[in-house]
Amino acid sequence: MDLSNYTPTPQSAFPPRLWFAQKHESLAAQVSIQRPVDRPAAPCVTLYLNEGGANFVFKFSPQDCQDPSMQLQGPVPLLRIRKNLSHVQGAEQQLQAFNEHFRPLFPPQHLIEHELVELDEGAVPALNASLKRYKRPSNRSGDVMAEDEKYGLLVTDMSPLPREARLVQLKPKWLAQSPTAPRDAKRCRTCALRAQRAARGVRTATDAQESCPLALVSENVEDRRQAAAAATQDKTLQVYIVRDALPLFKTLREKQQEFDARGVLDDVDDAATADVCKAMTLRDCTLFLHSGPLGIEARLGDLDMKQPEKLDKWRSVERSLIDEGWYGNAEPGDAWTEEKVCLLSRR
Ligand SMILES: O=P(O)(O)O[C@@H]1[C@@H](OP(=O)(O)O)[C@H](OP(=O)(O)O)[C@H](O)[C@H](OP(=O)(O)O)[C@H]1OP(=O)(O)O
Ligand SMILES: Nc1ncnc2c1ncn2[C@@H]1O[C@H](COP(=O)(O)OP(=O)(O)OP(=O)(O)O)[C@@H](O)[C@H]1O
Repeated sequence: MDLSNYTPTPQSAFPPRLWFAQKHESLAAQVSIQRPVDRPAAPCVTLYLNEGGANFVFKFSPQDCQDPSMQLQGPVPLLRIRKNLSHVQGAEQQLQAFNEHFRPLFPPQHLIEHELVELDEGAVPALNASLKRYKRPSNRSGDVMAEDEKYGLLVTDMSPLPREARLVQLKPKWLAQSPTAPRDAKRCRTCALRAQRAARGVRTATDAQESCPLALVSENVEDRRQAAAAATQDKTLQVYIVRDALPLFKTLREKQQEFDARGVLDDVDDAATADVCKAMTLRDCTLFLHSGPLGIEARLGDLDMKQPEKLDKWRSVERSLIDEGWYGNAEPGDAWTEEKVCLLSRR
């Protein structure tokens, strides 16, 4: 198809077609509504893939084109753009914190790759306009991107190919007990919080897995098998979680402990707070897993640095888990249920 006379469609067009210019020598990657004049760029239909509490994720679908200067090279990344919410950091800060604190901790093949991309005027308004056409989570349907957002991030696309098993997303959560939990605890931090929330009728996606994170790193293979079965029905991925992902989970556990050896109950100085933020980020990241033509790919993502403003929340969660007896499975009588999931109650 000859697209050399391609002209952009108006902002209201659905789905929006944008020009994606990959990083090229000294030029940063760029997404624009007009075809760039200084570099090759591919016209791409840009589709909403999903969103979380902090970011939107879009998928580029390159348009068939014979002109080599209008084709993309290599795997096509996803486009991640922050929501216009005050607590969400900009792409430049997200990337800087990721490069400085998290990239050095893990082998590159186990990380979602991140690269800055410039967003030209017009690109975000077109994407915002397109959001109206999608079915979105009702609690997030008011969220949008800032129309003048200058940067986004390009991230490794972990979506499965058509006819492949579904993408598995697993939050490993707290792989070691909280440093300030009682010594004779019957629940780990993740299981204690799940039990507390259940008593209030609240159930997050992680809670719904009904799995104990300690089992993922247990020396007992049967514990790891149960944890893997709670994460996915895919047998190949289960084997991967039980055996191959173990070193990655162990590194994650080691770093969670290293950055937060004392817990959050005592007053901590700025340096210790910064480390707690790193530990909490590593306790809330996501492992993306899928089996593709080259085997299983497993990459950690969602390593967005937590902010010190959350320290009071973490402190009050810890206080209540201790004081109300959730760690000891000694919660108030009317809320009491026998803990059966946590590894600490099974040993
Ligand atoms: O409090 P937790 O351990 O349940 O973790 C929260 C997550 O809950 P979940 O993993 O689903 O149980 C929670 O995930 P969901 O929004 O429930 O998907 C968030 O990731 C939250 O972090 P933030 O407030 O968005 O920075 C997470 O909060 P923090 O890790 O910052 O405490
Ligand atoms: N690299 C990826 N490959 C495939 N799908 C992805 C990728 N990154 C994100 N997604 C999809 O987009 C969703 C939202 O992305 P993401 O978790 O980055 O948003 P967030 O706002 O940072 O999340 P949170 O609510 O945890 O802060 C994910 O749950 C996942 O379904």
